[in-house]
Amino acid sequence: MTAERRRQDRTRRPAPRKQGPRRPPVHDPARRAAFDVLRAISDRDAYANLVLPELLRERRITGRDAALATELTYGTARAQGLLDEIIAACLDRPLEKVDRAVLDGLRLGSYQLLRTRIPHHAAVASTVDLVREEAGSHVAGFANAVLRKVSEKDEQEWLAELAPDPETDPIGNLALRTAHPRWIARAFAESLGDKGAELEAALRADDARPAVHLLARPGEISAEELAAVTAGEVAPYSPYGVHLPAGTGDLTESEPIRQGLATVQDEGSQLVAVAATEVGLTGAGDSRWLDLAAGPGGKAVLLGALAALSGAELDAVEKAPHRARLVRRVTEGLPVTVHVADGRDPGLAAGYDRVLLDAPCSGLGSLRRRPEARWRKEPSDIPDLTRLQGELLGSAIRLLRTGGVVTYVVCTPHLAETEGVISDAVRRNDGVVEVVDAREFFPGVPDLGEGPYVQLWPHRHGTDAMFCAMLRKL
Ligand SMILES: C[S@@+](CC[C@H](N)C(=O)[O-])C[C@H]1O[C@@H](n2cnc3c(N)ncnc32)[C@H](O)[C@@H]1O
Repeated sequence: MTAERRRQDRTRRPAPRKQGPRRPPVHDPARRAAFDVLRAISDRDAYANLVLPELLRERRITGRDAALATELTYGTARAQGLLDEIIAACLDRPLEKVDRAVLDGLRLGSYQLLRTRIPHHAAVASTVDLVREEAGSHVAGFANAVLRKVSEKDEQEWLAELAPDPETDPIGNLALRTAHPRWIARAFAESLGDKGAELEAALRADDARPAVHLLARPGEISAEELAAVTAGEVAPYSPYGVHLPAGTGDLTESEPIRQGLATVQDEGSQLVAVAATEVGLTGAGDSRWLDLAAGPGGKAVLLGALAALSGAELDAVEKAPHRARLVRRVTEGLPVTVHVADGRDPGLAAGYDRVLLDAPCSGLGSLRRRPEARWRKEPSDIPDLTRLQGELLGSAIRLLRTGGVVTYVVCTPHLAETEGVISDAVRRNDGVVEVVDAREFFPGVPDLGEGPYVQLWPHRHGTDAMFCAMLRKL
């Protein structure tokens, strides 16, 4: 499937199945919606957070049904690997041999049995109905039998049976208990330097539904005013942040967002962008700023608004034309010029005072916001990413003036993408750059470790796991 096709698919609602039995009228809109989104995730690499809200709107599913559909979709997608291990233990054939639609039904049913208070008979009967509608009556008996087996034990009993021994394989044990792929749990452990209580806290925080964070656009509205009109709370660290409770629904229609006063943005993203504008420069000049990987524009909005307040101008570079269009749209009215270009050689004149490189990355730090993502990523994704990150960082350094600072940001704690990329760049640019202790530019943020880099964490800071390093050109 081409990237373009995949992109289009992600924005489309799940297509009705062309063959197979006709669907009877929908009696159970919440479960039907959850099932259809799970089908779109497995069949077409769709994103739950794009497909579900659209589908709820189209089918006019609201209130309790919408809440149930959201809980079932996100919960099932997030726990997929754990659910698959349990389902596999109830089968007399390999999991791969189970029809994909039936497997999605089994996942949805198992999630209800193991992680909700829905009565077992309702979870089993409703799932068997969905599987029958989708795949035919011949598989209803099979689905019923598997779900009955799943229901014989609760989650803890299944984990006691299936999880690796915590003494000999602590990472494997925690990975299964918190429904993470082992390689991701290992990446977290290596970054934290811990395989015990802190790793567990990090994985559990990564498995919980996050609060919604808003950015109060500087110069438009204060965080206090935004908190008052949204009934939210002023964020603990970002001067522009507001927190809304986890599970706050679709915000596109909310007044401050419609009026362009606020955008949805994780507090960690706000902190790194603010830090990039605060880090001390040496030598004269602080008016040319560059965002070298800007799409879809979240940080460019904040940088652009702060540039406007301080008399600076921002160039925003983005390789993908459709993402560059998004940057243009969200930064309208700000002193921002958008360039569709490859950041490795964008054709811009060097001499920037500040560069933010928010590099393409594995995104392991924002898995809690994208429920299906953890089961889709592969360790083999990392080498290509670190190569690109290193090349973009080399370009950022070339584009700086002497005394200027590049702020390197990735939304992942994976050491290859964080400290690995930075130490490689420092080695290649020996005598050209010096590392700045980034912690100083995160005032009031606790638990930042020994520096000089900053790694934010959901369990410590309530933010995505953003990494930030700063290099000054000598
Ligand atoms: C992590 S995202 C940036 C997020 C953005 N800063 C924000 O806050 O909304 C990385 C972006 O880099 C873009 N990108 C990938 N390769 C690039 C390249 N060689 N040059 C410029 N941009 C690139 C991707 O299309 C993506 O939009």
